[in-house]
Amino acid sequence: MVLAFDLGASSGRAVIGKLEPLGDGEGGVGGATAPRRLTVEEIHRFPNDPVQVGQHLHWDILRLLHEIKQGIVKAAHAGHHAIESLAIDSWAVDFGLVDASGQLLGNPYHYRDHHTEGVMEEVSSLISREELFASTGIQFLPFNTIYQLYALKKQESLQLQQADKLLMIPDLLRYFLTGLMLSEGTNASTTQLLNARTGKWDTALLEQLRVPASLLLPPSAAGTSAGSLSAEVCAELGVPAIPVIAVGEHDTASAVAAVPAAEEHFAYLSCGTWSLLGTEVKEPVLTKQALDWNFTNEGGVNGTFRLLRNIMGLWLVQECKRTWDKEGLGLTFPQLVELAEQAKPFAAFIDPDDAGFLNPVHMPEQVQAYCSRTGQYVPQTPGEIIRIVLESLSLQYRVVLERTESLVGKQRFSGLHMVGGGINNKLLCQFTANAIGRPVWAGPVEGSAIGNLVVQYMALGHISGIQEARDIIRHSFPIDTYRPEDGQEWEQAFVTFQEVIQKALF
Ligand SMILES: C[C@H](O)[C@H](O)[C@@H](O)C(=O)CO
Repeated sequence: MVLAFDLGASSGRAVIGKLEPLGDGEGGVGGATAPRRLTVEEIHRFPNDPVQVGQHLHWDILRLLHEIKQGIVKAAHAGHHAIESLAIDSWAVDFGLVDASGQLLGNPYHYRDHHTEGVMEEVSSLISREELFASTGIQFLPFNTIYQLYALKKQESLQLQQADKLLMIPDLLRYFLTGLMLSEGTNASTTQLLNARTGKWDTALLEQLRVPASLLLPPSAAGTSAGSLSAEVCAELGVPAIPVIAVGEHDTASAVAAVPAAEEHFAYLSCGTWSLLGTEVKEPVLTKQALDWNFTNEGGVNGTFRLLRNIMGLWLVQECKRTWDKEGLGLTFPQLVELAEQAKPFAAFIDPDDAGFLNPVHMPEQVQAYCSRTGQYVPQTPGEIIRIVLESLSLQYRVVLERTESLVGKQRFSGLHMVGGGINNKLLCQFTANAIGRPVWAGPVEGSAIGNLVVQYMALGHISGIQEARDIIRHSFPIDTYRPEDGQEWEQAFVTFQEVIQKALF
């Protein structure tokens, strides 16, 4: 039995995984060993609410540590077998700074905080986008670690001056549990400071930014053993020294590990607060086209690369709901989806990746403003707004899927695997199949947590490799298939969608 902590942008969970032999006659998978399935049990769920301090947005990192400890206690005392190992995965790019005595110097910034505004452009005047992409292969997003660090540099941040080491969120929480500092590679790749070909920090780049390379620990591969719970933590929680593994700690890396693909050439969409759509490749794609389309080559498990693009995702819906809740509307997500289903199709379109949607004050008004400035019908009701968001998201998925295909230059993907909490939104899954004109295979829901679990089992030697892991997942969790409908309407919608985006750009 192993224990996974998956920290998402809105909530965290502790999940216990068990590999069980399958009874006679049950399909299942098993190389040398008897057929098995993976069962999961969520034993602790907790909110992950960022905290506003004055002008700035921070993660409540000590609260997250407290919740992780609650999860360990619950797992240890839940009368299960001994916990063989545990691991943590979380969102990317954010970090904590610790001083030479190992003390955390302050609460990490939230990547949606405004302190990085304008910094990406400033860094591009120092280092060209071409140069930076040729080295790191990472997409240009204003909150990438490189821009957060440069913003601190510009502010002459005391924290940065006193810092001895930079630890990404899972690195930091793992350090609090084990007392051991280790930098995990998949998350390190999201900093836009790591050379994609060598897998080493780009020291020349750090010098240009006047950021000391000594801040960064050499990255370790996903699956590396990372010590065990420290004596202090064991004493505090009354638990044994459970081994800790550095899995694919970037939650998207774990989600991609959990994609139940039977074939080597597959396309995935990890669907949660963010939508991450792409494929898995052996070598980074550092072409001018990949740069122009702002694709990224984030590190994957097993030395692979995740060639993907960030799409704004269900953050758009989450923020509409948060705003309407504040205004007392109190509609649940299922109610919002139902209203969207009843709304008029293709009333208007938005570019979900327009910068205005990253962290607006009032998301519904931001959607209305986009429709108004592009001369389209301006939605009035929550149903109309959410429908426009979901239709536009799924059409953007088509754009990114076709660009992924063109970048890898292999045969057409036969369909799209969707994983993550977003697949609970069945309307979005169906819209996505309609928009791409191919089947969508939706499942598992807990993509990141399950990817975390199987990489632990691979590190423990219980699963022989990623393909066996994916086969076990395919036989252990429900996968719903959505077949494309209304092909002509969606084809026409795709044309209009692209026209709207072009118009908005100029
Ligand atoms: C910034 C986002 O967190 C990141 O790009 C995304 O991949 C992620 O981590 C989603 O949870």
